[in-house]
Amino acid sequence: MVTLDNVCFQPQDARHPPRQLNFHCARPGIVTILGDNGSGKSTLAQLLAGWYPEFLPGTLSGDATVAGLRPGEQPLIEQAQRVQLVQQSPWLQLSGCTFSVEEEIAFGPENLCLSETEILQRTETAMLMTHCQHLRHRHPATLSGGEAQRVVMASALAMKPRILLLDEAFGRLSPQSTEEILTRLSAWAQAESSLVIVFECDATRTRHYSHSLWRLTPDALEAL
Ligand SMILES: Nc1ncnc2c1ncn2[C@@H]1O[C@H](COP(=O)(O)OP(=O)(O)OP(=O)(O)O)[C@@H](O)[C@H]1O
Repeated sequence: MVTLDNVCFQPQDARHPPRQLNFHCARPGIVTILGDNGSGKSTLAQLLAGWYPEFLPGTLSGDATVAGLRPGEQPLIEQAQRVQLVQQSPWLQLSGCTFSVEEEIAFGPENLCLSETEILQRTETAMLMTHCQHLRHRHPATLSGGEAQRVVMASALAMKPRILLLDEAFGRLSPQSTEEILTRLSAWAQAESSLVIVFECDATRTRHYSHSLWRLTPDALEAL
């Protein structure tokens, strides 16, 4: 599902000397990539999410494949069904054009022109997985940070991505909520043959759920 062979990405605002990344993952489930603050986790997550070069300018070399696509070869909008990224701040990701949580989660599937039944089913399943059912009639702007984080995760899941990237996406959730969601994500990834890549500073919360752990260092991406 994700292959990085000698991949070197230098963003326009590069803060580190170039490094080559090698990473292979074809197995469904959860993988955790660890890294200190400023180590480049978000940049790597955005690269895998297809932001390069439109929203992530820089230079890319080596051989990268993400859900069958090479970064930079297709517009971001066409990758939405394959790869979804949930970022640290949910406020950056709410659409700002819906009036309820339910509408917010259905927004992506509606843009895929799916049938109403399919949209409803995806919305319900995503709400169930992220424990958002009780929020369905709330206006997204009134949500707490943790509630907004769950809604953004639900919106990503409703797109049924092959690869779900979670960039420090549990920061606003309690340890118990984090465990509940990781348990459901793990089962979802197996059932859908999908890959969840979790980017975190430490492995405390995700180690138990991950089939492999990696660390982003100044020189490489190392398997732990
Ligand atoms: N491969 C790279 N080569 C050079 N500079 C990089 C690379 N990746 C990221 N950077 C730069 O390093 C800085 C930090 O990157 P980024 O925000 O991705 O780190 P992070 O690990 O997500 O940090 P935090 O945990 O604090 O959110 C940014 O200015 C980014 O442009």
